[in-house]
Amino acid sequence: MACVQLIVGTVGGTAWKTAQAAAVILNQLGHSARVNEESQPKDLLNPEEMLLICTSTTGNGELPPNIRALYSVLDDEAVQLTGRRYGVIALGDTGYPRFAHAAFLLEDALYRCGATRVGEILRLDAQVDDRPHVTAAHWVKDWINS
Ligand SMILES: Cc1cc2nc3c(=O)[nH]c(=O)nc-3n(C[C@H](O)[C@H](O)[C@H](O)COP(=O)(O)O)c2cc1C
Repeated sequence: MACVQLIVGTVGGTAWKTAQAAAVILNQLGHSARVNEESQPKDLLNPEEMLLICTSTTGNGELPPNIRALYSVLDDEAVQLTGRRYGVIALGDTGYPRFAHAAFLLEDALYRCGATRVGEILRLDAQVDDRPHVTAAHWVKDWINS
């Protein structure tokens, strides 16, 4: 059974609700999942824990403020994450020029730190999906077995 930390980047709470729904399913399946919406660099230290990034994009392709501290250490490649497995849930809106760009930035930084992505990125477009928490709850069942 897996240990999963869902790291949330959110402004209005949609990504948080989405992460909560995914965590409920993971825990129902017997895994150990926790949602972290106040992530700090030290939260990356447990090598046994899979990371599931669940972030929206704000501004003009920017990271939500609550995930910027974590991104900063990843972007600086100040942490070694070789062999660490992670997934990405990317919330955005194709009505904006930089769709889900915050998730792209995090994915790129995780890759540069040596982490390995598991499964495909789940992209949730607010233009077409008004229940991203439901979509994510279905998706995570396959993701955890990837
Ligand atoms: C002020 C503002 C700026 C946004 N900028 C972007 C953007 O640049 N790219 C994008 O894909 N979505 C953008 N979005 C859409 C949000 O990412 C999307 O609505 C998301 O579901 C919000 O999740 P949250 O409530 O967790 O923050 C923006 C939304 C707002 C309100």
